[in-house]
Amino acid sequence: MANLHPVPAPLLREARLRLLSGDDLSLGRVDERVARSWRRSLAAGLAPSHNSRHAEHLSGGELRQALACNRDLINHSQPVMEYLFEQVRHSHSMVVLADRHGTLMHTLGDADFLGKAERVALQAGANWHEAQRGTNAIGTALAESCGIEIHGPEHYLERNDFLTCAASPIASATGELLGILDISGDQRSHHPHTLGLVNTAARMIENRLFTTSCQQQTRLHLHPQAHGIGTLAEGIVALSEDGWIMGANRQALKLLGLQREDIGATPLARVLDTRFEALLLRAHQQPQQPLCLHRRDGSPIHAQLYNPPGRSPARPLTLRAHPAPHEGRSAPSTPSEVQDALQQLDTGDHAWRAAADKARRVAGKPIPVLLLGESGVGKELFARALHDSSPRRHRPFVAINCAALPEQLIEAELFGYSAGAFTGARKEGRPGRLREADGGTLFLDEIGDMPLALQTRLLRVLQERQVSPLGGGEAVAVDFALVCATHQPLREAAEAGRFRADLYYRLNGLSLQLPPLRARSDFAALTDKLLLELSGEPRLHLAPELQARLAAYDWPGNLRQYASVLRTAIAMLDPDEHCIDWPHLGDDLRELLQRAAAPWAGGSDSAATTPPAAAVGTPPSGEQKLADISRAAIQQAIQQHQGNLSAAARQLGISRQTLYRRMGA
Ligand SMILES: Nc1ncnc2c1ncn2[C@@H]1O[C@H](COP(=O)(O)OP(=O)(O)OP(=O)(O)O)[C@@H](O)[C@H]1O
Repeated sequence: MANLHPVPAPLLREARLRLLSGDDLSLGRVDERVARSWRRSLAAGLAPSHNSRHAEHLSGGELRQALACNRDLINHSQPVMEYLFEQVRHSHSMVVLADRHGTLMHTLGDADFLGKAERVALQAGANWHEAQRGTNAIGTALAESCGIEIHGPEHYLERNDFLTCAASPIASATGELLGILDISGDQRSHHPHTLGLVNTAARMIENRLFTTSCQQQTRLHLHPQAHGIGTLAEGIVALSEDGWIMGANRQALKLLGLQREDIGATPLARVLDTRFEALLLRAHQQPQQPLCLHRRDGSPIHAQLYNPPGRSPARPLTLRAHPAPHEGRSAPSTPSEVQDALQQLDTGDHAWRAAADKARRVAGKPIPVLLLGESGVGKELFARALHDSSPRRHRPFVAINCAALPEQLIEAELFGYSAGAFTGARKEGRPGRLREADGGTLFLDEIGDMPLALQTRLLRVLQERQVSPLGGGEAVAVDFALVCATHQPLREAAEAGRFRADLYYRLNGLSLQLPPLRARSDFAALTDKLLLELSGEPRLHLAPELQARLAAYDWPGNLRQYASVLRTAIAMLDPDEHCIDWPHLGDDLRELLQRAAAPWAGGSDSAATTPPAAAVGTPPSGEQKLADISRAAIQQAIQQHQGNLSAAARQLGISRQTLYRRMGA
């Protein structure tokens, strides 16, 4: 019964009859799902007084065939059904399994009730689809795709009024409906917990089917609490080799905020704050322990990774732009393919991700993007990924560094020239890079360094959407997406008259600030990604103390500098070495790091565990005591997270920058 306050049986019977005579209004008090089902039953040509004599019932041969088709479902359901039957024995009830068409496959019941049930064809081979037998828990759970209880005269056919039935759908790992589990009984023995019991049993069957059907895939078992993993309440996802969610049970969908349609079209990194390669690596490093991850909203979730037998836990991966089409399911839709290039650069920093999320919204729209950020933060990589994420990705990406070209050449390089336009020009002229970018994306790096005269010409091109080559010649229409980048404060330059204000506003459809490396909160994940990309060796990692020092360094050259440091360190490793430590660094950087870390003398194990100023001697002032407690808590958190400062900061509820400041305090 779906209503909290059940409608009395006589009223239900009356409403059912009125529906037949075209009175829809009397359904007002009937549960919405039941009312919908009654209307469907009516539309199928059934009347409440119908005896369902003509309802489908499989012959012996047909039933054998149906049983063979549903072998996995039946095999996994049988033990659960037996357990369930133990719970309801002697309550004039039976446990029923139906396939996805509503045909009963298997029943277990009290002998005294089975006789009654047979009279209404609650037996293997009978079809209980709504179109055959009107509203009933099995048929209505199929139609509504949810667990439901149908009690007494909520059944559409009067002859089923003596029943009370609770049914729950069983779905596959990819979310397809496989069948229905049901408990049917005499309505006088109705129990309020029956639907809960059936729902729980259906989840047990789903999880058993999940682990069997996905045994060749990497699985991630999830729960908000570490101890919830392995229980019925856990979420399970199956992952492709490049980290796309190819299967998910109901709980996982709920925990990750996904819909059934997202299965096969969502990379794990879109819902969890980690890249797949980094996850494999961490799981390899602590195989027996659940990992603490974070969801997109920052809330923590515990996860245990299981690799299929025989697969190396963290083998190198060949990243594909999108997952292989999933069996029985169409290839992922274009939007997920399109988003992938930015996704692959996303290692979890919130500011970076916020910029990528905004950029995705303008990809493919005629809105120029202006990327701001210090040198080496990855502006060009971001621009390329944005292009690869847009509908223009099959057309050219043309990058021009305005600071690297001599002033006289930029003009020719950008706008092209006609034959004999100037001394040294090619005989046949040149179309210019703007025209090369036609249909694709033009990336103007260091736009702040563009000479004023050229700014005027560029502005004209952007306004008129056509290019006139140097030395005359016909103007040619161009169509490109424009992405510009600068490390200069361009607005100030425009205000000071060093940059044309009108061009600035034209370029600045959407400005995005990319964070410097020292402000990023994903240092550990970024390191894992860089190490994997630079070496192809998933076991490579940094010594925890070194990682903490590197994370605390302020990296004036940003990612370019850090990538170069790691590249050199990898080259210093012996063939069987996998841990990068102090000896693998250049002398200058080692000195810089040690000098920068000098105020934080917490490097040794004992210092890391002992509150430094629980000092002996003079009692500390209140302020001093607080500082000591704070420092001890920080050191303890860093140690707990094996040097991962981002994780330590998250645990303490402070930003990574605040953590650095406090470390130095
Ligand atoms: N997300 C990233 N993943 C891996 N490497 C990166 C990433 N971002 C940047 N890098 C590294 O940093 C280098 C510099 O990146 P990029 O040229 O995109 O930076 P930029 O901000 O455009 O620099 P500039 O302002 O000096 O032109 C890249 O060649 C690469 O080695």
